[in-house]
Amino acid sequence: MNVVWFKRDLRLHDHDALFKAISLGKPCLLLYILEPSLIEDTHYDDRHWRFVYESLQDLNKQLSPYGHRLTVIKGEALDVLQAIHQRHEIHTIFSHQEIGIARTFSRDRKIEYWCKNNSIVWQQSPHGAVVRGLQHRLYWQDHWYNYMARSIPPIELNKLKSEQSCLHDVDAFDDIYKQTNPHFQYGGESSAMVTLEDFLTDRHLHYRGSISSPSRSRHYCSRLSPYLAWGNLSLRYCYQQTQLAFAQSKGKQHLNAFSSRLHWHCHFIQKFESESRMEFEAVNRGYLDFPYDIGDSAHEKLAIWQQGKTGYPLVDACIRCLQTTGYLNFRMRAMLVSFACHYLNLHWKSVAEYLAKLFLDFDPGIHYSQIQMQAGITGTNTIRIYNPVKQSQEQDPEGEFIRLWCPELSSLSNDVIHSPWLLGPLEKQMFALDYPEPMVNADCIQINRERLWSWRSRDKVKLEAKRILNTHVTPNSETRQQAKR
Ligand SMILES: Cc1cc2nc3c(=O)[nH]c(=O)nc-3n(C[C@H](O)[C@H](O)[C@H](O)COP(=O)(O)OP(=O)(O)OC[C@H]3O[C@@H](n4cnc5c(N)ncnc54)[C@H](O)[C@@H]3O)c2cc1C
Repeated sequence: MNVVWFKRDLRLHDHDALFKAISLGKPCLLLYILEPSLIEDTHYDDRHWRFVYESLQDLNKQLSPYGHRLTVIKGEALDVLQAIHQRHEIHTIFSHQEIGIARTFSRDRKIEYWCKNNSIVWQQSPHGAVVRGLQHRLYWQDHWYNYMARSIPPIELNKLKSEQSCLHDVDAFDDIYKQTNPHFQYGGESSAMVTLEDFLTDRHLHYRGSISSPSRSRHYCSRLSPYLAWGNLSLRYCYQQTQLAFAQSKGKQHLNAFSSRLHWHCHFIQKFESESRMEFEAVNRGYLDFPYDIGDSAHEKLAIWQQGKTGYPLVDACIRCLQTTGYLNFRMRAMLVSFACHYLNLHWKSVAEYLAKLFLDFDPGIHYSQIQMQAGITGTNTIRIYNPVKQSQEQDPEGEFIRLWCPELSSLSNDVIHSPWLLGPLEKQMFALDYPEPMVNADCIQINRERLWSWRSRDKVKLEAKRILNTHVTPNSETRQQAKR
């Protein structure tokens, strides 16, 4: 029989692997493998597996009227596939390419090898418009638009001949993943569709003015990221629906801004696909020996940042909000990274792993590319050192977000809520303020700032910056024309 192996593509629409399997008309096992090594991986948290559980429940709900059901098995992928092969003799495995962390990449290499040795065909469909192993961007832009414009083949579940495996593990998911947490977005294709529709009909009208606000973004940004990250929604479907909504919308400028972000989605994942070592080291090799703080003092600083006790209200509110809800808008994510890497001089990798655990939408491709960009170590992007007080005054002027997540500051006036250290000792007593002093002083910040800027003019950094631009940036139209000739 054939197998459709669901990974980060937990949907039924625009599913090339499923489409190909149905087209063959052969008996087919719909499989999800819950891998212990991924559950234990430093990037993941219970929140992710709960989202996956909800997504699988939703798939089963959609499949059941047709008499189909997913087979969910807990085990390492190769072991599970081997066991299925022993009992059912697999002919072809259909799946999507995974643009993932090193752990999933090496697992896929092993499976590829095993398939070859056992004469099993493994057909991997591309991950949207991302091109495997691409080493330059000459034609990528055109490819992106062509791919996004292509019509989506319908999935005809009535033609699917599904099979069950006797290995079906009923209780693959522990109970903790089965308990809904109302603070988090609910997983599944059905929720994704509702969120998309809701955004395109109404919420997008306030999009541009809300992107940078930690409070307003929660309602007026699309909130599609976890659905795109776990594949409840294909980017192509999302893009095409946006194009359709465009004609009717009274907020075309908002949909334009949204569309360009859909483009960035693939751009960043493509970057990671082309240079996945950025999970472990700076994409610009000129920063490989950047002197980040190490040892006990770095551990202590990291722990304070993780606990949301830095003494900077907006930074602390952001971390606490992420811990409870798994979501934060772009600007606040960038500020958290900047604070940790620029103010505290912590290594970007430790920051990346902790945030991956917290982001419900953790997507390795976007995450690692963004972390390095915000940490200022690409040598190609403008260095942005966010001032948390300025951000707080601009993006949360009334202190609404801070009051919600740092209740110990809720009685402070708008003037001082962004910088409570300005209160005199008497006022602190009056408010019974139980909040730490800022964990880093201005001199330290200045030293870190100067070091980061001076590093950028190093020869190695500049040389690497050129290489990065040649690999990851779409050349101008003249260069593209020349290449076509
Ligand atoms: C340090 C850092 C780490 C990040 N890690 C992730 C991650 O792991 N997963 C993730 O999906 N996003 C990540 N982002 C990008 C961005 O913050 C989120 O995609 C966005 O906040 C999600 O909210 P939304 O769906 O409402 O976005 P919207 O503004 O509504 O955008 C729609 C979609 O476009 C894509 N998108 C938006 N902004 C970006 C961007 N700057 N880069 C790439 N794609 C973008 C996302 O898929 C998003 O869902 C990161 C940003 C930073 C600064």
